[in-house]
Amino acid sequence: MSIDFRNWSSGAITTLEMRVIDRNAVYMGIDRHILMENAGRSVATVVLEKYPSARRVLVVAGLGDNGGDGLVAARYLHSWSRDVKVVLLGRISDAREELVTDNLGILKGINIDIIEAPTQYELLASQELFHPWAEVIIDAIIGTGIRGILREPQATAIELINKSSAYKVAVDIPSGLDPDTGEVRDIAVKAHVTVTMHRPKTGLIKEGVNQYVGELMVADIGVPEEVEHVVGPGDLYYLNYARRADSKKGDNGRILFIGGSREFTGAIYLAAKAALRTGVDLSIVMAPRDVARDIRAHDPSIIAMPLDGDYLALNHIDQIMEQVGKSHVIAIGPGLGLREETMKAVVELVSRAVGIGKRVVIDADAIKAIGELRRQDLITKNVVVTPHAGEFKWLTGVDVTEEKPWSRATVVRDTVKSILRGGVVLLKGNVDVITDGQRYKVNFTGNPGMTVGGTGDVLTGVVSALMVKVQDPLEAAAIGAFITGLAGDLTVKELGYHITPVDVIENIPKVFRKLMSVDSVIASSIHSQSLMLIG
Ligand SMILES: NC(=O)C1=CN([C@@H]2O[C@H](COP(=O)(O)OP(=O)(O)OC[C@H]3O[C@@H](n4cnc5c(N)ncnc54)[C@H](O)[C@@H]3O)[C@@H](O)[C@H]2O)[C@H](O)CC1
Ligand SMILES: [K+]
Repeated sequence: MSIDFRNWSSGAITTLEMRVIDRNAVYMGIDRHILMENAGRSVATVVLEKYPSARRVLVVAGLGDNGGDGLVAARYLHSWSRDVKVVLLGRISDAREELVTDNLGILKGINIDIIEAPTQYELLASQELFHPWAEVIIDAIIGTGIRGILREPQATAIELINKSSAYKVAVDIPSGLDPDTGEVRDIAVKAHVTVTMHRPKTGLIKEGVNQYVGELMVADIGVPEEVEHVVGPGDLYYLNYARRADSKKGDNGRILFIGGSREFTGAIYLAAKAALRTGVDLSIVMAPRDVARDIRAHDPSIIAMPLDGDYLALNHIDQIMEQVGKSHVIAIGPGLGLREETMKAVVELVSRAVGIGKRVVIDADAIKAIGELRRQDLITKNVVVTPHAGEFKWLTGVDVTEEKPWSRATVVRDTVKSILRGGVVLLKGNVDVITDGQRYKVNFTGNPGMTVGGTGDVLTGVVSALMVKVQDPLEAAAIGAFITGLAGDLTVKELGYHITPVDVIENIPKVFRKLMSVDSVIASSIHSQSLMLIG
């Protein structure tokens, strides 16, 4: 196996997962020109390996990045003394993608024929290049960017490729095949070999696709495995922002926050407020009477419902369960205190909420209750727990002392795997680890200014809000850690180490606006902190 290609047995991913990895690679400082250069070179390497005696190579290139890969391959094969021609399915002036225009510019400067074929007729005028001229044809028409039914001249180009007796190499995906499902709605290139980038795509290993894919080779394009585990702007691709025009109050998120006690009134409020600022319709707090009264007096945007007495107790359960049934997500813990009866009530509430399929976020004193009463079994697939190191020890008995983020992440993953049943743990720290015992992600945003009390409650609110719209609880927790850390970074940038959790909450909308406006993520190494991203 040459260094460029990977032995792979499984690990196939969807194109969405690939887009997330792609964007986070840029976030970690890997420029997309590097990825395309490596992709194209890998394709050229396969041509030489599979057909070393070939002299005449035809590259059929679309105007997207798949075409860009083909243009890079053309350049390398030209440098390796092959006679290369490029049929471009469009005009050079139509190219929009920066990576494509850059590579077209290079080819225009060297001695390579580029035949512009924006229409079926201009394409047919060059059909003898497909046969009998070409000994090898590189299919760089369409890759993961296929949308809808095949248009011209791509459809005719695919037909000409399939009619040719040349050796066919598909770039990333045989054009015309659905990269996620393996479906061929119209026609697709029947390649001898497919060189796919970074990881196999799910559509390439489906039953019956072999006639199109041929031999599958996975090219290493320079994306280290850590990129799959870092939380970055790419993870926001899992967040569905869309709101239906006919939405009514509550449709876009109704979260129930259970917390507070005679001693602690602020924590549960901060969590509820942070959820509103993250973007839900209703944050409802159920708390002991005085806490509810204070929240109502302080902030009318939060609905605060009183519970008799000064602490959460078992006799509150039926009243709370009425609200649980109406809520998308239940968040429990901040400020509850550790009285015996409160802990029993926590366990009972979590058990019932999980029992009726609700998504639950467990934080702070509720974590201690779960640990103290040995009910880790409640942390199942719809549950996210957000401990700091001390609470993690309550929950698992393990003291995570490993400092280096990547080895710490695998220690935490393995600990969670051995103790919990599929729930998600977000272990807060200067570097957060998010894991379900199988997968893990590492979040680098945030800064020492966030040691101020209350930022953990903010995180609980942000994660709870994201649990409404992000389908995968692990990604909801990961994005929550990322956003909360970015909001903290922005706030420290504005105020220095003088921040309060309310300042962080008020900056959450700015972080979302910034992330949504950053078209091509500014490549910023993790170590130059995420402030670059805020810009
Ligand atoms: N990290 C990576 O995965 C990298 C992947 N690379 C390559 O980039 C492509 C994806 O590029 P993208 O620009 O998103 O789209 P495509 O080029 O695949 O397709 C768009 C191209 O195709 C035309 N098109 C789309 N649908 C149709 C249709 N139904 N009929 C006709 N034509 C269609 C569209 O007009 C565009 O011209 C990926 O596959 C990799 O090859 C990069 O190399 C970098 C890293
Ligand atoms: K292709």
